[in-house]
Amino acid sequence: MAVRKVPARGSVKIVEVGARDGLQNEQGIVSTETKIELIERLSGAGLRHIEAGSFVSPKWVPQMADTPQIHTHLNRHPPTAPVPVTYSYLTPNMTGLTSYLSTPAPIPTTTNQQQHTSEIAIFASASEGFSKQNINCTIAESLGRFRPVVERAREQGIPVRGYVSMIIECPYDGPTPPAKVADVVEALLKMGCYEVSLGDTNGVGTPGTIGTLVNYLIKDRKLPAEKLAAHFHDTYGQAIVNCLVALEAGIRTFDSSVAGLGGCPYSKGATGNVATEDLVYFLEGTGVSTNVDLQKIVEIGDWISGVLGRRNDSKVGTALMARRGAAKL
Ligand SMILES: CC(C)(COP(=O)([O-])OP(=O)([O-])OC[C@H]1O[C@@H](n2cnc3c(N)ncnc32)[C@H](O)[C@@H]1OP(=O)([O-])[O-])[C@@H](O)C(=O)NCCC(=O)NCCSC(=O)C[C@@](C)(O)CC(=O)[O-]
Repeated sequence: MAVRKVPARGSVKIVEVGARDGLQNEQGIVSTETKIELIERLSGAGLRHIEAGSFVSPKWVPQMADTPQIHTHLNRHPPTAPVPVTYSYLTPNMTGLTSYLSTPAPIPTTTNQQQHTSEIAIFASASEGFSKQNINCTIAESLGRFRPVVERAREQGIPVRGYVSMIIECPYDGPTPPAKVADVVEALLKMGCYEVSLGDTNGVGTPGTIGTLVNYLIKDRKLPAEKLAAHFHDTYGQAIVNCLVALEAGIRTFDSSVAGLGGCPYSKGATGNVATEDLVYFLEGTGVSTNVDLQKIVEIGDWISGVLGRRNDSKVGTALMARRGAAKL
């Protein structure tokens, strides 16, 4: 049987979103200490890009209300991680950006601490229905709100990432036309986002639909693959194979969530992102280096699932923990 091989060109970037996309959907409030421990353990496992919270309305997403404290803590306590870390925060408007900017600046690092940086992310939708539900405005209005946020951030030298949600299908509007996704991605890149993450928010995409979309974006609309990221939820169990399709199309940035934590408060039934453990196992097994310590991620996934009292949604995490348990018998 012929073995399918993906050429490992360049390095792969993993954006760990468990502390934001993962925890925003938890029913009970997760303590600030737990969130900080999660973030610090993730950086200790080699993850260099960690989404740490959202400067959004606490009335809309109460779970993220302590983001200012988390941002302050991370600025005051640089990680003793093996690599420099970039923390990112969602900021939907100027209120969010002002709050982000009012956090005390990072303190200088000591010799055993890594220099870290932070950045912001704006989040748009390719469907009007989700835009209304998620950020209470139309797509056009959202782009109008993001423009001054990006301008101000860039004036201050803060990189801005973009998201586009509901790239395949929206629970409110039905299938999303690929041209609509391309229009919003283009608008965000033109505005100044250095990268745009493609959100299959409810995880309905398949290799067929994701493949059609990413090829349309890259080949037909000439959007640069190096400025696109894959943000695939695993609701229908398609996330890993969709990551393979994205990798083959030239995308090199993948968002993932330890233990597959998460969902979206405004997309009923959506489960978490592809689990970081599953993504790392898949990439390394495909010959793509991640520089992430799989064993440590598996332990973190097991730990946070226990703390939250939820099922570990990583297949790799569950398998490796079971193997470890069996070895102890
Ligand atoms: C965008 C808004 C604020 C608009 O909400 P709004 O009600 O239209 O906003 P407003 O400007 O009219 O303000 C209403 C109140 O909110 C306050 N407010 C206003 N802005 C902020 C802010 N930044 N931080 C804190 N407070 C804020 C503001 O001060 C005011 O307070 P009040 O006078 O009533 O006391 C709201 O809809 C919101 O916060 N939505 C949260 C959306 C969210 O976090 N969704 C989950 C993340 S997106 C996602 O998961 C998808 C993604 C990214 O993962 C990709 C994928 O999977 O596809």
